[in-house]
Amino acid sequence: MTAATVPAIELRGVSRWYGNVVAVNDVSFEVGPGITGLLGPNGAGKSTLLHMMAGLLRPSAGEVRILGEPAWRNPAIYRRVGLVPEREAVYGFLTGRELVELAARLHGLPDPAAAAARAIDLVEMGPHAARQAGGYSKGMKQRIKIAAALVHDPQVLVLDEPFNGADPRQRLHLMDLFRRMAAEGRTILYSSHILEEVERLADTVLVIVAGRLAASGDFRRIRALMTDRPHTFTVRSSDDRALAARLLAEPAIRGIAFEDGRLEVRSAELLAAARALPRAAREAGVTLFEVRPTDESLETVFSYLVHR
Ligand SMILES: Nc1ncnc2c1ncn2[C@@H]1O[C@H](COP(=O)(O)OP(=O)(O)OP(=O)(O)O)[C@@H](O)[C@H]1O
Repeated sequence: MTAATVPAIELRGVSRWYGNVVAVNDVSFEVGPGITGLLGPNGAGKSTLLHMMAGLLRPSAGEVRILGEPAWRNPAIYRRVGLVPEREAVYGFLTGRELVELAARLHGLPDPAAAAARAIDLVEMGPHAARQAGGYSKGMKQRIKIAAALVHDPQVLVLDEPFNGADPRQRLHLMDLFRRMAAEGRTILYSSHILEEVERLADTVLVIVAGRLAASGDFRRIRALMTDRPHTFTVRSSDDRALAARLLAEPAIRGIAFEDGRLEVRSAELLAAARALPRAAREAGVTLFEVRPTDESLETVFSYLVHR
């Protein structure tokens, strides 16, 4: 295999258990350069997967390879991969620059100050680098953690829930940063439990549910799998019965029920229902007050992918 054909990240039959808990169950996939989203509900096994990729956690079975080499107990790989952990691994009493320099020293880099300056520039934290990290905003802490993970110029960057706690402006800034890093040819894999965060950024997506790979590939295809499925909505309107009568004529509507005095509408798929509901309301002369998905917990959506 030539260097060009070796996947940046490769998992083969990887499982990881903690005592009786199976956190990751026989997962195989390959990830190449660009931005990939690792999507899954809380507790799905995302952090466990990312820690195995960074060589910090040993797979109980199977193998994790980074740039063609085993990730576990392989110092050569630690130099080529960077992990941005989810928790706040930031000493508040150190300045941003000191934190990044500390990471540079841990990597044994010949010129820690120069490496830190370069990484800090990349995340545009230069103007704040002399301040104590304890006073940083969430987004700034996130950026300084990314700088620390980038200080040794790794080819592969894995980030655990990088958008958690960031406000919309900080999110845009981080997304911009990831795009620039991907444009430099890096492989970026980030986890999220929020569909929209993955939709806006990732070219490719891996969906993990209860430790298993539920779907992978092009985001649009997976989004369609997630949305083109039966949906139930709870509706409140100025006249639920008149609306229900009109909805019966809509082909996309599969079922109507009155549960606890509320109108429940079942549709063949999300988009069709999104169009049918306002149309029926208009035609019936009814005002819609609220349309709420009844079964829209992320777990429900993700489980659909697994049990389909
Ligand atoms: N050190 C541990 N000891 C025991 N069980 C663990 C440990 N770490 C994780 N788990 C369990 O493994 C499963 C997967 O956890 P993991 O943190 O990898 O999921 P996650 O998708 O990252 O979730 P979250 O988004 O909530 O962080 C969960 O059931 C979790 O409780």
